Amino acid sequence: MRTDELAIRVRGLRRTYGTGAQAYEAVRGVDLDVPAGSVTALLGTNGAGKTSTLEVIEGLAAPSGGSVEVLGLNPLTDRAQVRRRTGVLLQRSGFSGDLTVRETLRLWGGTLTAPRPADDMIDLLDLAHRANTRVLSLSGGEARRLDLACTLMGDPELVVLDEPTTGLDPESRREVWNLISGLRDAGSTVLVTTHYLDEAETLADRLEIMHAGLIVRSGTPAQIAEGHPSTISFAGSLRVPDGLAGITHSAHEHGRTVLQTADLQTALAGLLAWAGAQNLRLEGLDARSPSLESVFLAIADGRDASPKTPVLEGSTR
Ligand SMILES: Nc1ncnc2c1ncn2[C@@H]1O[C@H](COP(=O)(O)OP(=O)(O)OP(=O)(O)O)[C@@H](O)[C@H]1O
Repeated sequence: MRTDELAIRVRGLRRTYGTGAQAYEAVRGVDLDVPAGSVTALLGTNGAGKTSTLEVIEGLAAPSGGSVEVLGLNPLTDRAQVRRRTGVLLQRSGFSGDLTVRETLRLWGGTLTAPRPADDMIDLLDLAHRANTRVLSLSGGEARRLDLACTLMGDPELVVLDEPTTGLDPESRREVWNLISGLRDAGSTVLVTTHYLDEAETLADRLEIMHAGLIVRSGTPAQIAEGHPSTISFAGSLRVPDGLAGITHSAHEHGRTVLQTADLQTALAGLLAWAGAQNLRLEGLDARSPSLESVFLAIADGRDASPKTPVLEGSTR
């Protein structure tokens, strides 16, 4: 597959639960492109509709409206073909607690056309010391790594991961990140949902942010953060002169002074000169470029939640 192709193409997707007066539209017209060979992160506030969208992409549910193409196929009607080329990690797995890690992988491998050997997957996911342990005795992180081992066992060209690192400790999270980057480097396409913004920022080529059933932002992490203010903060409550060096907003939060600016370098230089002239020491000084977190919080609390024209660079939409 050429990298300028789309591995997933969603248009006008709708998904309604229930009927009549009880009907609830969880997905309200989603357009989503996942370029082949990319890592795309689908982010969203709680209940935004991420899982409802993924389930249609995974061929597990029919859309109420709109269309979904996965690897150029219909995930529902061409399910057998799509499944052969796709690895899916659901939010919750349903393996038997009685089987060991190795038995689970062998059993799962039996459902795949060309599985990698169970022991290769055990090594890849760092489960060798648990290979003969029953699934019910695994820690949450080990169980998640076993789920991932099953997802990747068929060497899929498209991988769909629903919250792969939820419940993992920081070290295991980093290992999963490395694994996901490795998949992209090997030419696979990854669509991942996550609640960790740092994860999305680090891993993803493209972000799609959902809110209330719609995609409200699309683009690279830098494109999405662009135009949002940078932040400078330090310990204590100081009154910084109004308008100093392009500082547009000043507040005191949790024992710190928090300043915002559109031009971080100028504001920081001006602030340091001002503090130096008065012999003030700014303890715990911290300066940050616009972050995904500030964009996300603005969407989540409704300050900036309306859909913006998506950034379509590199897209064939
Ligand atoms: N089977 C169902 N019946 C009725 N409503 C449902 C059903 N499944 C999900 N919903 C509702 O649809 C909305 C979207 O849910 P969904 O699980 O897709 O969101 P999400 O973005 O994955 O959320 P989270 O991040 O919390 O997992 C929520 O309001 C949820 O309560």
